[in-house]
Amino acid sequence: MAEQQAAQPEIYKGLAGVPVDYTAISKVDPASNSLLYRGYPVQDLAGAVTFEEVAYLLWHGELPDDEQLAEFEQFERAHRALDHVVKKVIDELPLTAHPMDVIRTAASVIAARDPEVADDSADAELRKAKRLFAAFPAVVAYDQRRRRGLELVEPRDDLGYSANFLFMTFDEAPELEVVDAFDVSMILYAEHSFNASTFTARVITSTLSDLGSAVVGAIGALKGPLHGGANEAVMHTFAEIGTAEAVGPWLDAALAEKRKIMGFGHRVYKHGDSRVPTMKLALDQLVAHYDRPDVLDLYDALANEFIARKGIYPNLDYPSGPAYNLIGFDTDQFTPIFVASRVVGWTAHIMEQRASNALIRPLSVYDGVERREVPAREPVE
Ligand SMILES: CC(=O)SCCNC(=O)CCNC(=O)[C@H](O)C(C)(C)COP(=O)(O)OP(=O)(O)OC[C@H]1O[C@@H](n2cnc3c(N)ncnc32)[C@H](O)[C@@H]1OP(=O)(O)O
Ligand SMILES: O=C([O-])CC(=O)C(=O)O
Repeated sequence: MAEQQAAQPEIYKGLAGVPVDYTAISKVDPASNSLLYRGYPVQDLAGAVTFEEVAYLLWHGELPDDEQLAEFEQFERAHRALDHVVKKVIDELPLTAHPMDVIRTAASVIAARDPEVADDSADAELRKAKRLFAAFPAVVAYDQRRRRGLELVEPRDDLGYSANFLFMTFDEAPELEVVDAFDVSMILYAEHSFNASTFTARVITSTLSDLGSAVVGAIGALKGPLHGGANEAVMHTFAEIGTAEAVGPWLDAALAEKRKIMGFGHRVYKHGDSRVPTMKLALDQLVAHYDRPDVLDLYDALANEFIARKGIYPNLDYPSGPAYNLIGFDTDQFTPIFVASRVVGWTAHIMEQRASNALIRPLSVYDGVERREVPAREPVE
């Protein structure tokens, strides 16, 4: 009789809508479409402070004063060069390996070669986080260059983080407008509460594993097209559609095939991603700088048409994909750029998890075959 059967626990598929812990790092508020980093609205930080200052804020809880910033900048600039072993490992990886595989492997090597690898004190973990932060731009820049048959470019310590990132990639002093737009993208990508990759990092940390392992796992989670991989997928969509005029028929076919349109939709924001307006301004700046109004026409046509038909809004990956394309990055380097930024959020969460740890181990409800007997076998002669 139904009443006598034990009540089935409710399943929260994908943990949708389930709060699993507190965090003081960022507040995602879907009701007001807003995102706060340690209390500051992210759109107010973008353009007002540098990515380095935002990184410091996310790790330390406060913006740096002049002395703290100078000390951090000095540390970051001293750890920018590509380690020779990391370079050797990258050189051994086939070009068929996705750049996310390359940065995941590089992260593992960097972490294992960290001078404080055996020290898991909070201070050492923070320095490891800062060394990964400093090292990732060289990995992305070198990987893009080697795929184009170009030599490594050594970092310049007279440039800020974003200007140096672009310099190491393109071997020319970047223009201020481009640096500013890129810096804004790095600020916007840095942190977003318990997204899939950050949660992955927290799960790994919850077993008291090390920071390097948690970052490597997080990179794996970010790679998927439902998460960070969507910024690359947006460019593939743009290439498939071609021009603004082709959006209508393309969308008819895509929706008939029940395809997901990458760069749209979000688990938490259902009425638009808080970061999109700020990133769209940066994209506008790049479109004007490179004189590419066609990019904006296609961007607007697809966004307007998809919102009108499905009521699903763009997420941050939608404007950042074409922005990175205009700057000159190869499409498959877009998600590694996201890694270079999000390593800040991941490591802030790793340290927060450690400081107030509980092993993350949810329950499952078994729905396989009922208990049964192992079949008897004839004894083997
Ligand atoms: C930085 C970031 O990681 S932001 C996210 C980047 N990811 C993408 O852009 C990938 C495309 N988007 C998606 O796949 C989803 O919107 C996700 C994974 C981001 C969020 O997914 P969920 O919260 O699980 O929403 P869910 O997938 O249940 O969507 C609800 C409905 O909207 C539809 N939907 C959501 N996003 C899209 C989309 N981009 N294209 C087409 N349909 C969509 C779903 O098919 C579903 O329809 P149904 O109710 O008829 O089945
Ligand atoms: O929050 C999420 O689920 C995905 C996202 O936008 C991010 O990680 O920046």
